[in-house]
Amino acid sequence: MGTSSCCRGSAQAWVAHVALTRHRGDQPGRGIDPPHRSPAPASESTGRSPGSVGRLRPEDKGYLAQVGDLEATDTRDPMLNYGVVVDCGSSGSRVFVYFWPPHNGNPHDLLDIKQMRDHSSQPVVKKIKPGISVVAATPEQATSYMRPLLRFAAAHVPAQKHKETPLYILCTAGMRLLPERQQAAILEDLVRHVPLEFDFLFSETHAEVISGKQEGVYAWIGINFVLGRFDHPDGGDAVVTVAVGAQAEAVVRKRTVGILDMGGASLQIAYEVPGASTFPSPQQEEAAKSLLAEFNLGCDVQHSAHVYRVYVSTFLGFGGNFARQRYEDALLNHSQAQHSLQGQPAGLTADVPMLDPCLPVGLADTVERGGRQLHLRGHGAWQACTQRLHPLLAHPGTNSSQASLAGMYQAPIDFGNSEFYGFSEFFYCTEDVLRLGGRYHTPTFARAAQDYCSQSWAVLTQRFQDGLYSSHADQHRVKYQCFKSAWMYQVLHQGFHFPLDYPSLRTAQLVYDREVQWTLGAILYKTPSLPLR
Ligand SMILES: Nc1nc2c(ncn2[C@@H]2O[C@H](COP(=O)(O)OP(=O)(O)OP(=O)(O)O)[C@@H](O)[C@H]2O)c(=O)[nH]1
Repeated sequence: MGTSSCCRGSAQAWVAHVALTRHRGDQPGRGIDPPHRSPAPASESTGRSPGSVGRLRPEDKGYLAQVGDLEATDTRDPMLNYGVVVDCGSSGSRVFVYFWPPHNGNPHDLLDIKQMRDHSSQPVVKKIKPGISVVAATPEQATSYMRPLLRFAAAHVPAQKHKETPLYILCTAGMRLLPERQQAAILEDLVRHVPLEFDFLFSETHAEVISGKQEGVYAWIGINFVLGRFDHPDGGDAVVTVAVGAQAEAVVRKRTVGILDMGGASLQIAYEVPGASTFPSPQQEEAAKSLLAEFNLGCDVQHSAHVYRVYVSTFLGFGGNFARQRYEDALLNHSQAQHSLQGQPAGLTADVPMLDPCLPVGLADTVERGGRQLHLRGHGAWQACTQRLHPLLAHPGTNSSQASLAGMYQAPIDFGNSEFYGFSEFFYCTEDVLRLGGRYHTPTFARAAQDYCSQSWAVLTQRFQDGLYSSHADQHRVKYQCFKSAWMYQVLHQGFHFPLDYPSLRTAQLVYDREVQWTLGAILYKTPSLPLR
């Protein structure tokens, strides 16, 4: 992050004052051109491969600064601070190591937090599968599960810095789905045993199951920080007029970007709501307020120039893998209902499988739940698949506390003056096999997704074996790509009502060559004053 006139007239740094107000109900590619902080208009760049999507342009003013970003982190520099965040997701856990130089004391400069790079200039990140909920029944193994990630981080952060390096272990939807007793037992094992083996700054409050709302806000802070959207506008920046804060004075500032983040189990959307909203009833107003997070990123609480009001909504059960499970449950129930009516419906034996439009042509799959089996055979019909998924937007499952995407209050989005980034499944679904990561163009995506579904499984397997897909694509991706692309499409257009011709959505994983994950927003939020001590 470069300099910015974020704060004026205060001796404190911007990030020291992140204060997230949690309302009642509380419980980020490869892809983006580098600076100078103004990404090319959406129509300019469409990435086709992880490497090509985030190009450096020497003509950019910030080129040299960005090259610095890609260098190996100088671990001999005693002034650098480090922070470690473990993201425990439903499908796996990953550790990210961040670092930042001391704040220079200039109130106009942002704190410069970056992802650490190793001797080969590779980002310091390690991922393991499956998710931490694998130890739900044996919580005493939680620390063993975590050990490879922590050892990896410990090997990268200079030993003399461990004691002052905060470690956060933050769990998302996979853990949220476990009973509280199991969540507590896992966290307790970590809190008790991690400090015995590792010297990181780590205490009870550093291991938690974060709410979907927090996850959404962290993702929103992370991407807007990387894009420099908290800076004051220069000529040429897209701006919005905002009325927030106690005085509700209108300010003109840089337009922030919204985020769509679909994990394995949950889905988040977050975007700034610049104007005051009106509601038809006090009840609706109350419900809507629980979906608004207001926080001050300014230099002091009196400063309202950097008060942000962000709509953030989370949907447990709407992540790509969980949605597939809910879909399969529906197929099983359907098959059972047919059974009682007809005697021998399709799906009970491998000889007479049930046809699944959401699997590629000819792929045979068997679903097992509670002793019941359902034999499926793909017939790759993308349109039919999207139609089948439509009811899943409304019915989150048997747990009534889970939100339905269909009935949820959604703050208005100005589709004519907004920009969105889609992370995780939004990126993987568009990039891994379709190679359409970057600018999202509905007809191109729909055509490619449809083509993929209608291919025979034998052809897709061959392509996978020939290494034609992204190096990140695994067999699971190849198998469920048809389903996931249809689900992503439905969530975006039917669930969140993005117009089919919306021009300003990008899917991304790296932005300015930084992996943008919600973990970046979390470290920004959680280490407010540490570097200034
Ligand atoms: N291509 C690719 N796929 C990934 C990567 N990381 C995870 N996936 C897959 O994407 C799906 C969603 O994973 P994530 O986005 O990591 O979600 P999660 O954190 O496990 O899920 P939540 O707990 O809901 O947040 C899973 O099926 C993963 O196997 C990655 O780096 N590249």
